[in-house]
Amino acid sequence: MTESIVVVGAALLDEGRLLAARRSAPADLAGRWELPGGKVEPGEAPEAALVRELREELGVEAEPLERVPGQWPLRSPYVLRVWLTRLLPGSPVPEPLEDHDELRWLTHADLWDVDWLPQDVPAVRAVEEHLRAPMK
Ligand SMILES: Nc1nc2c([nH]c(=O)n2[C@H]2C[C@H](O)[C@@H](COP(=O)(O)OP(=O)(O)OP(=O)(O)O)O2)c(=O)[nH]1
Repeated sequence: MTESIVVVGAALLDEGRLLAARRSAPADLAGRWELPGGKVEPGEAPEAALVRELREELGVEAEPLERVPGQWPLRSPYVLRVWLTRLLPGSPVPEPLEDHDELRWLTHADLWDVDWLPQDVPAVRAVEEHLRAPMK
């Protein structure tokens, strides 16, 4: 059996909203929305990989807060693990520097308005409760 390789995804939260990123490549994933992040490198801690990927892809300084329980299979041998993450004070605002062509901050109300990668849907569902509940 092949060992799985962890892809870390950030549930980047700010003021009760979640950052979604639209992939620009490869062709089979382009146009669909995901949690920013990427592959953990050999010997690298997952939280360090997350900080590195967010710096490279979005130009932000971020801090993983806690892991969202569970992991979700991607194309073999990859599995997705997700961390609730916040921007550090003074961080630049996220920009789609690499891998993405659009970013959106989603509220609880519009969380499902974007076309998430199908394999991300259960992960996004697990993050949903951390978004600010709609005003009654
Ligand atoms: N980052 C990220 N990747 C995802 C998600 N869902 C999903 O299927 N993937 C896939 C896309 C890629 O095949 C793989 C992660 O690769 P990546 O391209 O983001 O990672 P990376 O920057 O480390 O990649 P590389 O170009 O250095 O190989 O996982 C997701 O929510 N976030």
